[in-house]
Amino acid sequence: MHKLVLIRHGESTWNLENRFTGWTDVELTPLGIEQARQAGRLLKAEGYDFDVCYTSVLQRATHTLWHVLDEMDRTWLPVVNSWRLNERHYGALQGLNKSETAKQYGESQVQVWRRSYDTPPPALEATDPRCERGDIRYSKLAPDQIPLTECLKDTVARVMPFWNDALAPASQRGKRVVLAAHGNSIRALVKYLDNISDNDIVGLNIPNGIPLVYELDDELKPIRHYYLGDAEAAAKAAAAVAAQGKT
Ligand SMILES: O=C(O)[C@@H](CO)OP(=O)(O)O
Repeated sequence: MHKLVLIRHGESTWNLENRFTGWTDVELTPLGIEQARQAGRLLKAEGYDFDVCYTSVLQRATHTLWHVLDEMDRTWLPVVNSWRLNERHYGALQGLNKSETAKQYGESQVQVWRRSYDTPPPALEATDPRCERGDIRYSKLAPDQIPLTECLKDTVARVMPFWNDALAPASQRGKRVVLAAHGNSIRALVKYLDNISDNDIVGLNIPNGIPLVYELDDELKPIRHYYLGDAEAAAKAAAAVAAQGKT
């Protein structure tokens, strides 16, 4: 049996301000740091340990991983950063307040932009100062690999090569894997792992900073999954994420 631990980053400054974030590289808040440290304490107390760690190239996820590892006395573990684990790109919505956007366009439109499987938000212009194409961390990518917007289907398409090339082989070799990423890149992985339909994935929300444990069989098929710690608190936190697009 293999165990895979997925952690969405702790609260970010734009989570606190209820802004669409996507590839914008915002920091953790003090609460976000505490959530990450609490996740590390919980993992340690429950006897978890890891061999290899994966995260995105965005600091809210990277710092979450660092705080987790610091609490576990494991800051020396190898860490692989990949843009493929970045948050879903939110296009021209990046930076806008979610509830103001719902007031302007309606809650159902915002729900489509936030959660539909195959309808992306309006795209950024490549000339928009928010566009990440000039960012040095993506300099090895072809311009069209750097999205101007993404629906979850697009995120699945860029996360899956990372599952196939890195995460799955590491797990299969018996490595204990922890991954710190983002609400929608984790939704993409969970959709694949649990074979969730395009319709049902709309209802799945991932809370900040709570370790989500997948137990996998030898073929890496899920046996079961659960949030570590207080299950009711995790469900409440997921419901609060769902409600962020209300007016
Ligand atoms: O803004 C974002 O990038 C994501 C995660 O914070 O938000 P949502 O839950 O609306 O997809």
